[in-house]
Amino acid sequence: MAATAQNSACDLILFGTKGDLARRKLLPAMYQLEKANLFCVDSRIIGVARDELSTEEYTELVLTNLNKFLKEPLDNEVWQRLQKKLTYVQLDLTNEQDYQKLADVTNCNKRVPVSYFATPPSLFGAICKGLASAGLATGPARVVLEKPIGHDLASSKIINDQVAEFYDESQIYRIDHYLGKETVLNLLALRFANAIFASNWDHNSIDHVQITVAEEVGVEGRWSYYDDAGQMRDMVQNHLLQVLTLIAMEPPARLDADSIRDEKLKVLKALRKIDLSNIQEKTVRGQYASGFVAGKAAPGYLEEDGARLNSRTETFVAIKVDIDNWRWAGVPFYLRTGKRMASKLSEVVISFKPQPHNIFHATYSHLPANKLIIRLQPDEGVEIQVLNKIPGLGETMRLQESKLDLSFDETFKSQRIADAYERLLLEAMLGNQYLFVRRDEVEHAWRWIDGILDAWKINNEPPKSYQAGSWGPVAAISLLARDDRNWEE
Ligand SMILES: NC(=O)C1=CN([C@@H]2O[C@H](COP(=O)(O)OP(=O)(O)OC[C@H]3O[C@@H](n4cnc5c(N)ncnc54)[C@H](OP(=O)(O)O)[C@@H]3O)[C@@H](O)[C@H]2O)C=CC1
Ligand SMILES: O=C1O[C@H](COP(=O)(O)O)[C@@H](O)[C@H](O)[C@H]1O
Repeated sequence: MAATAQNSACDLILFGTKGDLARRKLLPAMYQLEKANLFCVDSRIIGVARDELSTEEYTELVLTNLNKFLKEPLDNEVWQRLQKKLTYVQLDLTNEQDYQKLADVTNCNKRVPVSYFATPPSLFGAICKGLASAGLATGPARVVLEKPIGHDLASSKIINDQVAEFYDESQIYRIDHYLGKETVLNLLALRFANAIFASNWDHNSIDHVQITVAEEVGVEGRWSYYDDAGQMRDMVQNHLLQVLTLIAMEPPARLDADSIRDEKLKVLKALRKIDLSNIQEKTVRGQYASGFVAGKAAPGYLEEDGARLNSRTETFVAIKVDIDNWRWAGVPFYLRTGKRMASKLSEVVISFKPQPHNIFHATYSHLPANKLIIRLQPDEGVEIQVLNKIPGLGETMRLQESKLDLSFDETFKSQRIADAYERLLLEAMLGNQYLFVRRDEVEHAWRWIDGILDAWKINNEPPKSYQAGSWGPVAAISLLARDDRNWEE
């Protein structure tokens, strides 16, 4: 989507501006938007937290955080422009009267209020109420909600209802930062701009799909949040299911928010239920023990800072997902995600079916399948594995598996790959909802996830242990081995 500095001016109100997400991701994203001249000159950034700070002190704090978290040296000229946009407001989010302070520093006639909730979701209702009381919920006003929306279907409904009391769905932007990733967006381009894939994208051509989101990091000081959530709520309910829907959905009629979200929703509705009857066969949950990640000793989950003894929270999940519709009948989608795994790697592997007849049987009893590998991060790119003849004379035709490899780094050398939060902040300020998740998507995802969480609870089995720095518990290998398949390593 083309964007310019003439985008409509916004009062970007950043709740939780001193928190981890704001410091590590949101402030650097704002800096990059300023650098790219994508932040309208008349826009303002209003940082909100509980501490008494002057705008000067807040500005110093932002500078300190940018110096710490930017992945490049700070450009002073960009900083001078950005700092002019900053204002700080001290506010207790649970005190409705306090929100009047926001009415004093915003200007709805000149700028669209865009409120970003980088706070615990339990505060979303109170923030909406406060914003409405300050007159910041009407007209084009927007709210951007961080994930997770709730802990299960029931609690997500409560939060969504609280927000809906003050904001229409067209004003609500639910973040799933995976939708802002360049390579995740590229799934749309790959699938719908290339006839070669469009006509081979179903059970006739595809054998199975693997989605891996492996992280090297552990809980990163977020123990209390994470222990309550676990990898299922933290990663599968949102990021992995969103990637799955983009791979599995029918072609949307248009590239607009509701056309895309309607198709994603149909996939979520078609996910085969996992419950007590098939939980053992379809899922694996694990928890990391100590080990070595990238050559460094790593503690086990129960030895992390702030850990609670005997926690059974899962840090690894693998699931065999079936999609009960015409396109995907008989094509399993294998998902796996975990913390403290062997390396940071997010990728989608589409394994195609073998040829129906093998004319090379004299030398090859079995021809390896073609694969389309979409590397989401790091080393973003797309790779196709094909078989080629090895050049040379002789009676037998010798084959070799080779790659058609499109590395984003190589191909788009001069293009910097923007962080997901840069794109999402920009799209929220532009008023484009297509990269944000609609309420019914969130709730259908929870409905399906709740089935698994409930079955795990009733089953009451401890998570399977895996060594930090490995690819997860052995049971995850068995999940595929039972179907005569392997994880792509
Ligand atoms: N951190 C991450 O990597 C990710 C976080 N998220 C989500 O983003 C949100 C924020 O996460 P994170 O930054 O890690 O959390 P933090 O705990 O680091 O920050 C939360 C912020 O909320 C503010 N806050 C809490 N209660 C109040 C209150 N009563 N009044 C005013 N401010 C309050 C805190 O303000 P104060 O500074 O005044 O205490 C704090 O700055 C959560 O929903 C999380 O799930 C999503 C994806 C990744
Ligand atoms: O939302 C979250 O995502 C990160 C992983 O994001 P990535 O962009 O680095 O792949 C995860 O570490 C965190 O626990 C989770 O809350």
